Amino acid sequence: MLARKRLIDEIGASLKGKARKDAMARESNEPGGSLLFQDAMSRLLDVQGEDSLSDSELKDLCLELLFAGHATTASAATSLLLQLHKHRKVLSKIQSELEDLDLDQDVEGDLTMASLSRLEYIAAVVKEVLRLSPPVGGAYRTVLKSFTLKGYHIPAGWTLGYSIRDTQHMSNLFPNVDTFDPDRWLGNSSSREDKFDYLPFGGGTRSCVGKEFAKLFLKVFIVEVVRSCSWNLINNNVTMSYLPVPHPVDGLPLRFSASSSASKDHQVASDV
Ligand code: HEM
Repeated sequence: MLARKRLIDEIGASLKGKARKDAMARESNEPGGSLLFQDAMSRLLDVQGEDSLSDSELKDLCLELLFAGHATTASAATSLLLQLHKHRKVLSKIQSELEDLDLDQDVEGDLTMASLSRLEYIAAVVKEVLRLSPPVGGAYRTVLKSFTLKGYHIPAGWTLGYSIRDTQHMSNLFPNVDTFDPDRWLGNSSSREDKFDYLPFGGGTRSCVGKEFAKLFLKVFIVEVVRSCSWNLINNNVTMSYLPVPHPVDGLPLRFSASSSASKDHQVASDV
């Protein structure tokens, strides 16, 4: 609770600064002074009329977006780097797909919705990472109407948890369930997604609103990182922690080498 309060205070201070900056930008006549590119915070601050948000609603929404949008995609991106480091064959297949589609060089403007939609193998890699290391382990629902499931009576008013991680790790729809195998998603895989055996983004009307954006982001992340550099782990013994999202305990320090021979190595740690 203390951490939440600190975050809420930080967000409150950022919102104040942001509101001041946005107001100045609006008044400014200088080029670039207009709000052509708005981030999520500016958008929320901009809501007018009867839908406008109170201070505490604004803070809560920012906090939700921070966890729902940032921690999840950062966790998936970290798991991707780890899996691609471990599975060099998968990495080679990604490189081949990029070469086949002329996307292996960093050419400005070549990543469009059309070119990204042709990356079937990379889409399968994203699906498999979200199956094996789902950023959100599970979610909750309130029971609106009593029901009986396999002999157990579940009364209205109860809170039920469903486990995304256990479901995806136990389903008999996935042979060799613990193996990282993107190929399992090639061909006709939609039938498996229709069932509730694969649900990294939850299910029903309250499933993830950022789902399509997250999948797109992870595809672009793979393309950009694979075509511009290679990477190695600095610590080989990776211990995972699963709360609040899966992340390596040591932050996964990596050494990146740019594909161009002229560039130097860069050492970074992921910030999940
Ligand atoms: C790999 C990335 C992501 C994963 C795995 C993920 C997963 C999930 C899951 C499992 C839920 C709960 C669904 C349920 O209750 O059944 C959820 C909800 C939500 N997600 Fe995501 N998410 C991701 C990225 C994002 C992004 C990028 C955004 C925003 C830009 C976002 C915004 C939200 C919001 C606002 C909710 C609450 C929806 C509601 O309660 O109606 N998520 N997400």
